[in-house]
Amino acid sequence: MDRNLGQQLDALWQTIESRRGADPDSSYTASLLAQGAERCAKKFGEEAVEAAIAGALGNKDELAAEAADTLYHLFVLMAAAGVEPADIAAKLAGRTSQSGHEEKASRKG
Ligand SMILES: N=c1c2ncn([C@@H]3O[C@H](COP(=O)(O)OP(=O)(O)OP(=O)(O)O)[C@@H](O)[C@H]3O)c2ncn1[C@@H]1O[C@H](COP(=O)(O)O)[C@@H](O)[C@H]1O
Repeated sequence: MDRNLGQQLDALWQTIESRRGADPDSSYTASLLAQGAERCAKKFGEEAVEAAIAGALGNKDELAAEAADTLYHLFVLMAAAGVEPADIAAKLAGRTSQSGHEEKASRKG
């Protein structure tokens, strides 16, 4: 993992949070947040599908670009829905002691 990616994601989250209540005409983030979580979720879904298609077709450059779009839109959705990066970190931390198969089985109850 590129060490800079964590710092870039942190800065991106701060930027998105700073756009709350900003002018939607000058900030794309503000325009999305003003439209609510449902609109943000739709944009996230679109970008995720575009990333999936790029990955399935083996287009590395396109996948990298769509992954960046997807991460941005995931963060906007999180901001709209009231979920913070720390909430994701807590979920990930809780999974480090078990395999992916075990984690999946534990979700089935
Ligand atoms: N990382 C991003 C980022 N990634 C993607 N996008 C935008 O997400 C949109 C998605 O692409 P689409 O083709 O779906 O766009 P579209 O059809 O114009 O969008 P819709 O009309 O459907 O909403 C594009 O307008 C991209 O510019 C982003 N917009 C902003 N950021 C970051 O957020 C910061 C703040 O941006 P503003 O809020 O605009 O100041 C920027 O400096 C960037 O760091």
